[in-house]
Amino acid sequence: MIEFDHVHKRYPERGEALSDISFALAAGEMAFLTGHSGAGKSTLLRLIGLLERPSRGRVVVDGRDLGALPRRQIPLHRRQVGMIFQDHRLLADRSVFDNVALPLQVMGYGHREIGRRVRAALDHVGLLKRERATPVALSGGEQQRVGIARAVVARPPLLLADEPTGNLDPELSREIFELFERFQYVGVTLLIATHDLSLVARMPYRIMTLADGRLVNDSGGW
Ligand SMILES: Nc1ncnc2c1ncn2[C@@H]1O[C@H](COP(=O)(O)OP(=O)(O)OP(=O)(O)O)[C@@H](O)[C@H]1O
Repeated sequence: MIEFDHVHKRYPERGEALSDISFALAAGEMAFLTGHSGAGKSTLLRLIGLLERPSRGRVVVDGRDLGALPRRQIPLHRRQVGMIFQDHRLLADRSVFDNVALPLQVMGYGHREIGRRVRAALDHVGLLKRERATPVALSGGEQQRVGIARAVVARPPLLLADEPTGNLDPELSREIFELFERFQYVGVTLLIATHDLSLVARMPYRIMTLADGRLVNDSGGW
């Protein structure tokens, strides 16, 4: 599902944020990406979502060589990659329903189909009863689950999460990771950047570690 082939990312004002990264992630696999602050985790995820482009090397996602992707196909690529952020980036003045519906509205889905899919996504994350609430009325863990529902509502085959539990206590973090596991059971590929080493070390998944922009460790899971 994801292939990095000798990928470098250089920011003019900073130098190399990623150096010579090569790895492959199979379809249906779930893996964690760890490393110190500034190690390059977000940059790596942004390359997959085509929010950035590599300075050198090749990134292939679901058979698409992103460097060779025609500009008009970029929106289609982004739709196939669900992204989850630490700060969840919800619209504060819209209801939970509207926040989750947003990607489908952008894609031009009809009213009924949107209703059906949004409720299915909210049901998945256990928030069906809160569809009318605004994000401020929700706890941090619930807000993150709305962010996850929004990321999965268009059923992307690939989910990327950047510090999804950064603001949550261990119990809520565990719930979020269990939710990710359920998506993996139904065939979604997941790559999750996290500092939560104590939690992920207890789970049977591959852990890739970045240090100063290099992939220094890649354990294959249990
Ligand atoms: N748009 C940018 N312009 C210049 N430098 C950047 C940019 N984005 C990231 N960097 C730099 O690249 C390096 C890697 O940053 P990145 O955000 O990928 O690390 P990270 O591992 O996600 O860190 P954190 O855990 O703190 O989010 C850092 O030194 C950062 O300052």
